[in-house]
Amino acid sequence: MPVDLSLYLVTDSTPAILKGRDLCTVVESALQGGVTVVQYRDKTNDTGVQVETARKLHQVTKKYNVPLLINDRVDVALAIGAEGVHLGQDDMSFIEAKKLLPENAIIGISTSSIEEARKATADGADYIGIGTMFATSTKTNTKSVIGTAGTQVILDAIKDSPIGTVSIGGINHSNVQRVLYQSQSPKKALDGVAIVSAIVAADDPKASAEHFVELIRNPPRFAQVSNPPRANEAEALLNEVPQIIRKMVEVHPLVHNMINFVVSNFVANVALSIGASPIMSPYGDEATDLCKFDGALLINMGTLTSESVSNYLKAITAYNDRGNPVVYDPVGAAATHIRRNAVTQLMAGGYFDLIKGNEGEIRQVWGSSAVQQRGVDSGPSTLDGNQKAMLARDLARRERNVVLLTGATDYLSDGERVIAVENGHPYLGQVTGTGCAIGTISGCFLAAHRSDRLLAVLSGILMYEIAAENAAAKEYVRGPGSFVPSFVDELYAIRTAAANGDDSWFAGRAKIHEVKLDNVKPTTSSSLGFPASPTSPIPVPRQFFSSTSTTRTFYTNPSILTYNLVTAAIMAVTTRASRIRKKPPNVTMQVTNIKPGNPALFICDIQDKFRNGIYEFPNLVSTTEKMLRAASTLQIPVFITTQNRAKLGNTVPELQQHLNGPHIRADVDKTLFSMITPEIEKLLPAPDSAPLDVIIVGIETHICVTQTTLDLLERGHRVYILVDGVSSINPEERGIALARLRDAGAVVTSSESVLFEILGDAAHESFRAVSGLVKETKETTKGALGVFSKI
Ligand SMILES: Cc1ncc(COP(=O)(O)OP(=O)(O)O)c(N)n1
Ligand SMILES: Cc1ncsc1CCOP(=O)(O)O
Repeated sequence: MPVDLSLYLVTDSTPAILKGRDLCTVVESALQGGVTVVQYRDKTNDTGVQVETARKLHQVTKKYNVPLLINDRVDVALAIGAEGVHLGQDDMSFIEAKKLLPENAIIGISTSSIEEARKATADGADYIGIGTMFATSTKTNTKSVIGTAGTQVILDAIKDSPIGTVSIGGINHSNVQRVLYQSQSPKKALDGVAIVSAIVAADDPKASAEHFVELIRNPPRFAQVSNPPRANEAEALLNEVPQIIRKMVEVHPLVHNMINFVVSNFVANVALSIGASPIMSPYGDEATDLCKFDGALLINMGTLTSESVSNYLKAITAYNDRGNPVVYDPVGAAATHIRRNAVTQLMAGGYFDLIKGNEGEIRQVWGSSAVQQRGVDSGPSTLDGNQKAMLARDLARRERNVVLLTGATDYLSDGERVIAVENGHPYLGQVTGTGCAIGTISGCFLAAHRSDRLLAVLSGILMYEIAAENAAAKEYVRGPGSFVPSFVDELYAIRTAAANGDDSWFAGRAKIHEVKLDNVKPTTSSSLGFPASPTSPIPVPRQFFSSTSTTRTFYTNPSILTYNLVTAAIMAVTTRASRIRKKPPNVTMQVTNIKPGNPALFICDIQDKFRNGIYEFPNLVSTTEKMLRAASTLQIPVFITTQNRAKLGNTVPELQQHLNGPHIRADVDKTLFSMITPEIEKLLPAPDSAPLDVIIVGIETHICVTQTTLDLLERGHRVYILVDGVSSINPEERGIALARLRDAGAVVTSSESVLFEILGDAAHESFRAVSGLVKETKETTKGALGVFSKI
């Protein structure tokens, strides 16, 4: 039976999402807003209640002539005569369900890999749910988060089948258009999106559904069609470059730089000299106003801090919503866990018109998706020219944007055309900021000329690199020091010439050629000498620098990156050292934002046998109880351990009543001191996924809590230790352990502080419930802080 999958509602009966409202009322409101399919998904109620609720829902969906599908339960679907079922990989098989259900029943199957999608297609499923698109707190036990890149690969693998496709996981109003746009493979697109919380938890489900319908009907404002290569593409482009430069000078675009502090001043001067208007603002909230100037945004993560990613995401959303260009320079993308995670979060969080980086950075960006097939996902440390060209092209194709891979030769591609640029001068490689400035310059040109992004970026690179050649040729330039002022002067000279309509500076200067890849077999991991691994997460190269030959110019020079990172490292060490020396009271140097999507609560060994030995045990238990109650309200995943339960007893009875529900992910007995046992490790997000914000309470601070924290930090997760929720037999151990863990990168904070950080906003749907809990427990909180805050 053909189904309209465009706006697929999946229900949820958990209190955090339903918020005390009647499910049928919520679903009816969503149907009025334009939902086209409803899936009844109930993980909490017993069979009897499920049958009764499904029957009521069916009355509602029939009124709107919309099919009702039942999640997991073929028996419930049969009992009420629903139009079909949705089955996961661990549920009844398609073949068995087909035997039991009526001939025309709709059967959908969850898939997260090419194999699963191909099997569901071959079996004859009506549609597949592809996911998980983005990490979501609605379902945390997902197999893998595959993003738009992974979805595109799956769509491509089943391109010849008419099977319906719908994406699920973390889809909301601000990303739905991007999901549909960037997931599209050349021959198959998604038929729709499946939504839980953005509709069911919305205050007005009808308005939410209407908004989705509107967004789904229209492409995102940043959508563009890549131009197919012309007969003599390089020459055709060159003919247009001078007029594009003139246009940029006339438009005088604003370029909003979220850039590393090492190069900020130089880059601002470069932008001024070419006739643009730079603003340096790392503050994400400011972007809502700044984007109204219709300039470009540059994200350069050279000196990343704990606050950077959330600020970048706010700014990217503002610019994406307005359709204004965003440039991403993933500086040092592969260097550390933190940077690799930042790449994953940013790639999942927004659209970039241009991604610009050296070979190592671009390879890391390529490898940031969980499911891959074509292109360079692993391989030797240095790619040859064709491989680089192909990497740039394949990433641009996948992301539907423009990619600039910098190196001895720059490769620029929009997924169709690939242009190699060989201008520039070795001095560029000797001056910090010259690589970063290319991102800013590109932003200026993208803001001024939107209809052909490749041409815009090419014009910027040529202006920049020819100015460098002119500057280096001056007889008074003796090295990088005297080169810098001369370079800024030459950029200004070209800008002045362009403003006066004088293009003579450009005649015969550009060294570019088109790279034709038609006859070269598409690069795959195996063609690079590595086994193809289309379904499992691909190991991404850890190398940081492009190791291209140094015989000619580096524009994104390894030494610049080294300098930036070394500087950042020195700054970090200096900051930390001075903090240890001065230790200002009540000042936390490390500022970290907990994202409501990622918190997890770890309860470490709060067992009966410790009751009499542990310092201030009752206060520890009261903090833990408060956190468990909040976790239930906010549906935060909870992981519990006990140490040698047979000998030391179970988790204390006071907490037992809070240890039920779908958010309780593990309750593991262990002998290891760390909570990161093999069982718990398996439940943690994959290394390439967004890290957890782990909140730890329990005992003993200096043993199990310490080892758990260090293990989590090592795996790239963020850790928040609640000062009012951890204790040891000897109280003095607490202070020593907490100081050590703070230095290791954990955040030492309090229960109340962390709860309000999770909420973030008094408008949060659970604000009233959580603030009510905080009020109710204010005396015990005071008691716990009274004894525990002196560390
Ligand atoms: C449309 C759609 N796609 C995927 C899912 C996930 O199903 P499953 O993997 O079985 O997980 P649960 O829903 O059972 O938690 C879905 N429900 N709907
Ligand atoms: C059921 C399911 N399967 C994969 S993610 C998911 C939940 C999606 O929920 P939301 O739309 O609230 O992110």
